[in-house]
Amino acid sequence: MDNPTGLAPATDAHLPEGLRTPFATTPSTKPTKQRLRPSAAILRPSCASLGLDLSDDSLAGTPRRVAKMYVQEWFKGLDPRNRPEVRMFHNRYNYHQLLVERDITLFSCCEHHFVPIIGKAHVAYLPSASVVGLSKLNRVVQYYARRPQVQERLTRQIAEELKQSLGTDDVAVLIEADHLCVMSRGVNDTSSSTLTSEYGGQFATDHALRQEFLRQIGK
Ligand SMILES: Nc1nc2c(ncn2[C@@H]2O[C@H](COP(=O)(O)OP(=O)(O)OP(=O)(O)O)[C@@H](O)[C@H]2O)c(=O)[nH]1
Ligand SMILES: [Zn+2]
Repeated sequence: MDNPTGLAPATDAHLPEGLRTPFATTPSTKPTKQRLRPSAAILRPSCASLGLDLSDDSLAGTPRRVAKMYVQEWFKGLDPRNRPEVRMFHNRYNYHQLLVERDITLFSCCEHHFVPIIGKAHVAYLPSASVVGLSKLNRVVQYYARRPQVQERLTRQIAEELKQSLGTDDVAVLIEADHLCVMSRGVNDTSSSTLTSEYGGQFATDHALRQEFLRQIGK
């Protein structure tokens, strides 16, 4: 469908089409207060249809609280203005071995059920002329996690962003996560978890390098 003002070009234009989060509208530039109003307005009848009394002092603020949580926290990665700037430093110390940042806290949200995905991301790369500021790896993970997601897309979006920002294909991403939609409803399985990975450049071709990455993250 023709979508000349679609959010995707603004938000995920740097990603290959299949990796873009499916957007239908442009990101709102209105102040947060005004952006909360329509979301809260939708949540109010949903609560009411469950038979809840929205005049109760505990429940009265719930639609607005949930709207605020979506816009300002859970889905802040839908706003391209929150895309982190990945700062690089000259690799004057000539560090060219594997760099692994493991156990990065990951909070995301299942796009099928709007319940949390909770887990850890492990990322690695082989530095060349530049090295990345470590916290930027966490920020990239957070930016893509804070959207409605499926784990496969999340994994590949992070890998693609790192490849572009770090200027190398030698990037590995592994995510292990628990899906509340599997744990708390449906099949109600609290013991299974989901692992996804993406290996670029030398990680795709060099078995020993991949094994070293897996060893360093305890796999
Ligand atoms: N591939 C993939 N599937 C996911 C992810 N998160 C949730 N799902 C699955 O998405 C599917 C949605 O299937 P549906 O049959 O439409 O939904 P449902 O009736 O609620 O499915 P059940 O969970 O089996 O009750 C479910 O099988 C979920 O487990 C994810 O990150 N990746
Ligand atoms: Zn789900």
